[in-house]
Amino acid sequence: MPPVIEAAPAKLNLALHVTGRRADGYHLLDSLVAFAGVGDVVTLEPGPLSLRIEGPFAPGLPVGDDNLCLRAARLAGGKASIILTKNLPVASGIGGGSADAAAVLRGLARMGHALPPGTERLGADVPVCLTSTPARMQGVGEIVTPLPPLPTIPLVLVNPGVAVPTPQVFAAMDRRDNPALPPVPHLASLADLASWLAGTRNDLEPAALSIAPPIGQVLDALRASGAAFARMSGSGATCFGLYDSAGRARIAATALKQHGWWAVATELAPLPAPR
Ligand SMILES: C[C@](O)(CO)[C@H](O)COP(=O)(O)OP(=O)(O)OC[C@H]1O[C@@H](n2ccc(N)nc2=O)[C@H](O)[C@@H]1O
Ligand SMILES: Nc1ncnc2c1ncn2[C@@H]1O[C@H](COP(=O)(O)OP(=O)(O)OP(=O)(O)O)[C@@H](O)[C@H]1O
Repeated sequence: MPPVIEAAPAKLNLALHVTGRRADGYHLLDSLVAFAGVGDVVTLEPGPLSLRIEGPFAPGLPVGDDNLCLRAARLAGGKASIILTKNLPVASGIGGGSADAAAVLRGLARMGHALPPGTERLGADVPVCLTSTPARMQGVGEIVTPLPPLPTIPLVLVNPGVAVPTPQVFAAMDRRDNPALPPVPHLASLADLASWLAGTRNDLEPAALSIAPPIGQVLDALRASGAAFARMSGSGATCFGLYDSAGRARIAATALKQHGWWAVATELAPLPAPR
């Protein structure tokens, strides 16, 4: 059997409202989630459970038992040797760990292992990453409502290289009972999306900014580079900008890298790659 290769696309919270808090301390979310044309890659082969990590962000990500690739494989009862190509910065608000776990589960499903229940226990974003298509995400991530396809829009992702631990960002929030997302209309163009997003928020952005001020510089630089819309994703520190042309996005990414930041030009909601 040839190796099973699964893409683990970066997750973007285009809008992220925090609407309450459960008794166990977890926060209730209401988020428009979409996926990008960049991500990690997971390669699986039948064999004893093992993990090797390569790629630009491999240094700094331990291969230990608590790596989400191994936790996902154990949850599915799958035996596989796994190679993770880590292209996304770690702990950066674009769901790398959840995307990897979901890719392992998809890969194991292709090798005959049933999808296990309770995947949200691996990480709040695992359920939405399983399909990696646009969705509204509610609850603490376990309620996923698929949305019609979004237009393919030029996108730049930027991370200033500061780690912002998710629990710290939730803890730094002022208000935890914010209004839900407005209804999501049919979004057929960049103009539609930018104007709908203008009426929404990332409720974690002010808290993350207070912990990591460079996020503010990234947002300013994205707007100055011609982004039609810019915002932080998840609990940060990665921010995204939406552009009206692929050329403008590429030029912006090149300029943003001059700050010493990780910056990549890609697409929002890319057309699926042929398998
Ligand atoms: C903020 C988001 O990126 C939005 O997509 C995700 O909800 C975070 O997902 P994640 O990184 O997979 O987070 P988890 O590993 O599940 O949780 C990390 C920590 O963040 C806090 N946390 C997380 C999710 C949530 N809905 N409420 C929380 O308060 C909790 O302290 C939790 O222990
Ligand atoms: N395969 C993995 N990739 C990335 N992080 C992992 C992985 N396995 C375990 N982790 C741990 O999970 C933590 C969160 O990493 P991740 O990249 O998923 O965060 P994130 O991008 O902030 O996610 P989110 O957008 O869901 O908040 C890291 O601190 C890391 O040590």
